[in-house]
Amino acid sequence: MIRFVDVHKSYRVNGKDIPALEPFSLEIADGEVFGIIGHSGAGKSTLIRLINLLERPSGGHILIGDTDITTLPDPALRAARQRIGMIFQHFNLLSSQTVTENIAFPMRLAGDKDAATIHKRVDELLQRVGLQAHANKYPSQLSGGQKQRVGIARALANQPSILLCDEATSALDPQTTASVLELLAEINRELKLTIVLITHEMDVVRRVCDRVAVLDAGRIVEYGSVADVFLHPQHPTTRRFVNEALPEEAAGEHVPYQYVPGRIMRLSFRGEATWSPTLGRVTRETGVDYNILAGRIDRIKDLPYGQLTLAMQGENVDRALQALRDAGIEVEELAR
Ligand SMILES: Nc1ncnc2c1ncn2[C@@H]1O[C@H](COP(=O)(O)OP(=O)(O)OP(=O)(O)O)[C@@H](O)[C@H]1O
Repeated sequence: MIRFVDVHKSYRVNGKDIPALEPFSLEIADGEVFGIIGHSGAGKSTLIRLINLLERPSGGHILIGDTDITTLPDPALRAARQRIGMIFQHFNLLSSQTVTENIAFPMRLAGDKDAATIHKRVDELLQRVGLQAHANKYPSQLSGGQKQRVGIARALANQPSILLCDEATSALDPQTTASVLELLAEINRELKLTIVLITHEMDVVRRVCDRVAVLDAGRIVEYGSVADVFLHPQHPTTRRFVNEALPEEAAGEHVPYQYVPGRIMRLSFRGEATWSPTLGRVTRETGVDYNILAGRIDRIKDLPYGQLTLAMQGENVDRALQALRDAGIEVEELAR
């Protein structure tokens, strides 16, 4: 578990302390993929860099397991850092070293001297990230996606228990982003390590994260399971992020609700409920008419979900809504 307890962070600029993170407490569970989303300057990089103390907090404590890393003496901190891998938006590879040398670098830094051990480990890592054929190339001979795979292999070299991802897919095209996110999900599943990633894209959060915190101007304004935050965003910043991740028609933002007859409802289906014909059954049984105004079916990580915006009319709308709730469908009234 990573625990932030009453942590805050200011930067000293021209003799003045400028707050970057207001006091916050947060727990990240072992083995989860935790997303931190926010606009530029919100404090994401500061927050993620507190976890390996690349930035020191101005106050509060950061615990990894039972160890308060803010009080560790230097040698112990160096050892703790080796258990935390990090990948970066611009990959930060050594351009004069081959893929193999880049991946071996942290092992040598940690004091591994046995060439056979290093060779074996590099081979395993190349296989894990799918770069066996590129072992002797230099970073300039690789695509962005391949460079990030080298970054991931290098971050895993010392068998960390935590992987920090600083905007790891922001420099990549959508297809490459998808494949790198799939690799991160696989690493999380198979190696059971905790992943903390920062991003400004809700779609990245939706695809791989279990939980998410939304940062706005140095404050955590919302956090929870990705399904809850994505399907029922509360804070205006979160709503903007969610809507940016959706095609306009799916968000239903374009519908002039005041001109549509009936009660405007948003239904959210999660998991199995996504595939069952409950809406048809309930409206038939209650004699309620409905008109679909917007809708989508997708996945939040491994969870299928659907969201429909409907105009519902008829005497028994309340009864129909209750029957939908009884069937496990979440119902919100947007306008009437
Ligand atoms: N080394 C520093 N010295 C002074 N101010 C800093 C420093 N690093 C960050 N800041 C300030 O702290 C605030 C948060 O910055 P941070 O880089 O954590 O945000 P971010 O959400 O990661 O932004 P981006 O997405 O643009 O990287 C900003 O106002 C930034 O200007």
